[in-house]
Amino acid sequence: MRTFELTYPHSMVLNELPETVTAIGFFDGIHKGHQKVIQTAVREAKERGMESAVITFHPHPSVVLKKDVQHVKYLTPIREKQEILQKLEVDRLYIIQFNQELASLTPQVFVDHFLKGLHIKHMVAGFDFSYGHKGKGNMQTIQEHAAGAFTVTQVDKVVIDGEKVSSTKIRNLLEAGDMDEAARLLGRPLSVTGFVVKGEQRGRTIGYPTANIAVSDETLLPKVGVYAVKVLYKNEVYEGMASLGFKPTFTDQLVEPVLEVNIFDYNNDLYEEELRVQWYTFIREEKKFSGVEELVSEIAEDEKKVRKYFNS
Ligand SMILES: Cc1cc2nc3c(=O)[nH]c(=O)nc-3n(C[C@H](O)[C@H](O)[C@H](O)COP(=O)(O)O)c2cc1C
Ligand SMILES: Nc1ncnc2c1ncn2[C@@H]1O[C@H](COP(=O)(O)OP(=O)(O)O)[C@@H](O)[C@H]1O
Repeated sequence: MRTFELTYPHSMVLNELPETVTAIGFFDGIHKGHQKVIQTAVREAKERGMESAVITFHPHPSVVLKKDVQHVKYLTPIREKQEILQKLEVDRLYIIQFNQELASLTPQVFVDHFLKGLHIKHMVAGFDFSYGHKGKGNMQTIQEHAAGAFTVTQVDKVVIDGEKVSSTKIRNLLEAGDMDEAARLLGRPLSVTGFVVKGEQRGRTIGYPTANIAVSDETLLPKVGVYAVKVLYKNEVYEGMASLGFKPTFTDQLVEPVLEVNIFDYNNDLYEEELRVQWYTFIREEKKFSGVEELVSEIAEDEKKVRKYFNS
């Protein structure tokens, strides 16, 4: 998959671009609903013998449109998005920079510049996709704005257990620590990636070394607590337990929660290595223990629970 970052106006030359079938949307999380849109485009592209593409936006429109939002955290920061789209066999990814200027384009200019202008022959989007100034363009107006330059497929909402699959729903599940349900809606466990950094070197002294993972501040994390996780490292998958929290037993100085993983049946240096953590299930809330011994015996219990979870 090739990635292209575009601003308005872009300088792509129409007759140098392949004709594509393109899925368009913000697609945070690339959940089951998003997957249906993207897979529809990929399938259609194969049938037509064209390249498939995804158009997405960065940053999230709320950063630009709402005065109080400085920063948004994502279920899938750009890199995760790229990896998932690659696996879905998307050929081209166009990332359009979302800024004031983009937000003020009329629907017609948006369509002309970014859809016709990128050589799209068929567009696929969800039923609630909107575009152009104040989101005035939508799936009812798109044919008219396309004016025959491309055709359109509208994908209906995906419903699981009677509820619409949405990024908002998944965000709420993370906030509640419900990673099992989040995984059902995502079609895969949520994962985060980061490099191992030094902590206080205390873990090894209490029998539970923990790789402290520096996660980008764009990554949305679940609620604080202890979780069963899998760790992907150099193409191997390990089971383990994660602590996401403030380590109240030892300090009251942390302003952001720290992500640490104890990898089962593993003993090696991991500093500066890149790990991916897949969240499986919530085990318990973080606690402030009266001492190291109490903490360690609780962690031993956590280990039993996590091992049992993965063995059943
Ligand atoms: C499974 C697990 C559960 C944990 N639970 C708690 C907890 O409830 N409260 C707490 O203060 N720290 C908890 N911790 C974090 C430990 O305090 C931390 O791993 C230890 O102090 C080592 O820190 P270091 O990596 O900076 O050396 C937990 C760690 C693990 C691996
Ligand atoms: N099973 C394991 N799980 C996690 N880290 C391990 C494991 N075995 C060895 N390590 C190494 O030990 C380090 C964690 O030890 P710890 O004493 O907790 O130090 P720190 O406070 O720097 O995280 C990890 O970063 C990694 O390099």
